[in-house]
Amino acid sequence: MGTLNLSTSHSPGSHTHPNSKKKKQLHQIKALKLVTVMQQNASTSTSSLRDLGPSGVDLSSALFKPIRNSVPPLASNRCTKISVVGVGNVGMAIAQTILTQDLADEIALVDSKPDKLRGEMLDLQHAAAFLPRTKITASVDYDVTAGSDLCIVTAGARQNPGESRLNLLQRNVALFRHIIPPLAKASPDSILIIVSNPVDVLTYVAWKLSGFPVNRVLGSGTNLDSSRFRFLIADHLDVNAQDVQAFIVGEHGDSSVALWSSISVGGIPVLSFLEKQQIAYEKQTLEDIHQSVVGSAYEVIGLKGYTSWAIGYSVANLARTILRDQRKIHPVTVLARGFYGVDGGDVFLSLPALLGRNGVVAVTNVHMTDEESEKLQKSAKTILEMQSQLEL
Ligand SMILES: NC(=O)C1=CN([C@@H]2O[C@H](COP(=O)(O)OP(=O)(O)OC[C@H]3O[C@@H](n4cnc5c(N)ncnc54)[C@H](O)[C@@H]3O)[C@@H](O)[C@H]2O)C=CC1
Ligand SMILES: CC(=O)C(=O)O
Repeated sequence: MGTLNLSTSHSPGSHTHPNSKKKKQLHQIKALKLVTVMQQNASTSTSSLRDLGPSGVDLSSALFKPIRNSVPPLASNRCTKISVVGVGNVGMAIAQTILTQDLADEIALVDSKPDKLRGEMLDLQHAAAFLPRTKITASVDYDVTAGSDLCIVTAGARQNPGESRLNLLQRNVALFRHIIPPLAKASPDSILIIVSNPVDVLTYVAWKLSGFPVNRVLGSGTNLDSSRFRFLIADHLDVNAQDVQAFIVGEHGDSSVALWSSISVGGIPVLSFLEKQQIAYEKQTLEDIHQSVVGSAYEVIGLKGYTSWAIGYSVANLARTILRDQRKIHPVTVLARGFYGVDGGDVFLSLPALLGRNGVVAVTNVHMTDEESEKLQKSAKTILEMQSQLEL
């Protein structure tokens, strides 16, 4: 087997005959080709100097001299690892946002399509010179995800233009039976974030299939819808969306509920302020804004075929809150039974939840009008009906 030894071929002061130099170059090219083939065959790989010396020379030890008496890192200095299952539009938008925001030391990618998977891994690795150092691995085998702090599941069918998220249920439940058990086995202490649709029912499915405690299984839920809501209100008022506090709760989908009674802009509780000041507002305008939120995904899917960037930022934002123990409040899919009058079964839907390093810490006791809580209970019923079709 050929050995690539750059240090010998470029050693200063070595006088070699032009023919033997040529032979050496040919030898190097052969070795390089061999390395490329080896890398292509490997199911998991990251490129490193060590890989360039397949049968002998460790180039790292030729380039660097270890310091004396060093001790291995403490167990508490371990790296942060995030796994992303599904490297389609959504998985890759999430992975690349996590990468650019420096949220992990290692990102492991899993998909059922090996070529697509390796292509995506290499494409991200090739940006190494412009990004914080992050190890990127990929495999069709869940062993690559072992020891993850956070596992994000985006694998599965997506909506065709005009199709409801709920239509995807049976197809994606079948996939989850193959995805969740090995994922949970490889990282038994991790937190699971479900993104695949219909996200609320699939979060329930993931909870059942993983056997994880309920605080460690959540869905991206209406974190995205609430961002769309905040964007539309901010656009209406010509202010920064980050100054708008507003929640969409319930199903991530058609039966979602806009909590108008609790929105505030720059600390001003908007509706009660208008009422106190006797300033009239059109209820229809509020309804239209909510309908725009509900229609957002349909519109984007109709235009570009899928949604990706906003969900990428939404999930990276959740990853930051959890892994950095930010204890921020996000509207995400959680077990809602017993909150706000939701009953009838173990239904998962979005409520404003306090998130930290242990996952879901608590559900926020936000004010809701009777009308809002009735709509929330109706949304819960829609999801429970879907759940009742499943045998888990
Ligand atoms: N919760 C949310 O807010 C959002 C959810 N979504 C959902 O995310 C999901 C993914 O959407 P896209 O990335 O656009 O779809 P996509 O078709 O681009 O990617 C799906 C990926 O899943 C992979 N996959 C399929 N079966 C698999 C298996 N058994 N194991 C591992 N990987 C498997 C496919 O090979 C593909 O790479 C859909 O269900 C979509 O509805 C999309 C946007 C927002
Ligand atoms: C596809 C989807 O669920 C969304 O963009 O909201």
